[in-house]
Amino acid sequence: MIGRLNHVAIAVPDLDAAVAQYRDTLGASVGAPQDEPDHGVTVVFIELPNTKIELLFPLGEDSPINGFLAKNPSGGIHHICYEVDDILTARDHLLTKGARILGTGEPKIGAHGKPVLFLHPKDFNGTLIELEQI
Ligand SMILES: CC[C@@H](C(=O)O)C(=O)SCCNC(=O)CCNC(=O)[C@H](O)C(C)(C)COP(=O)(O)OP(=O)(O)OC[C@H]1O[C@@H](n2cnc3c(N)ncnc32)[C@H](O)[C@@H]1OP(=O)(O)O
Ligand SMILES: [Co+2]
Repeated sequence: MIGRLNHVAIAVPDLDAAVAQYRDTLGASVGAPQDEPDHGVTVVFIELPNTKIELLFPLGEDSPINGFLAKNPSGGIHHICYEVDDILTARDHLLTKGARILGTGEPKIGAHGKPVLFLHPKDFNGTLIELEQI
């Protein structure tokens, strides 16, 4: 059901410092910051030859990454995103397998303008999974 790895997201405590590090130290192709108020984050995408890195920084007091950064003040890998062809079929299959879909259970539009859903990390080996319909 899952396809390509779309991105690996890293929550960071200092977005400007992380951008400078990926651009100047690692020599990566770094995009512009994008506010995503529906998701409570500001994101910066880094294009790699085979996938993307999504730098995540909290946007607002209710950001879903505030708790993660409180527990991991230096930042850390926050989620991985797999592509799926049909997100509603994927969701319904996962529900039959007992997986928990986070939030309302309905897809939201993600940073690439495509529907996304999140799966509870406790159901997937301690890893928060995002599904993105391609
Ligand atoms: C920009 C849009 C989009 C895109 O297009 O790419 C994005 O990527 S948006 C990214 C941010 N959005 C989300 O993360 C939405 C989904 N997340 C959530 O609903 C919550 O963050 C959460 C996963 C339910 C966690 O909520 P929180 O309140 O922070 O923590 P809890 O106390 O409820 O956590 C329970 C349990 O899970 C552990 N945990 C939390 N976050 C992670 C994580 N990222 N990876 C692994 N494990 C995680 C947490 O430590 C708790 O464990 P215990 O302490 O053992 O109970
Ligand atoms: Co993401």
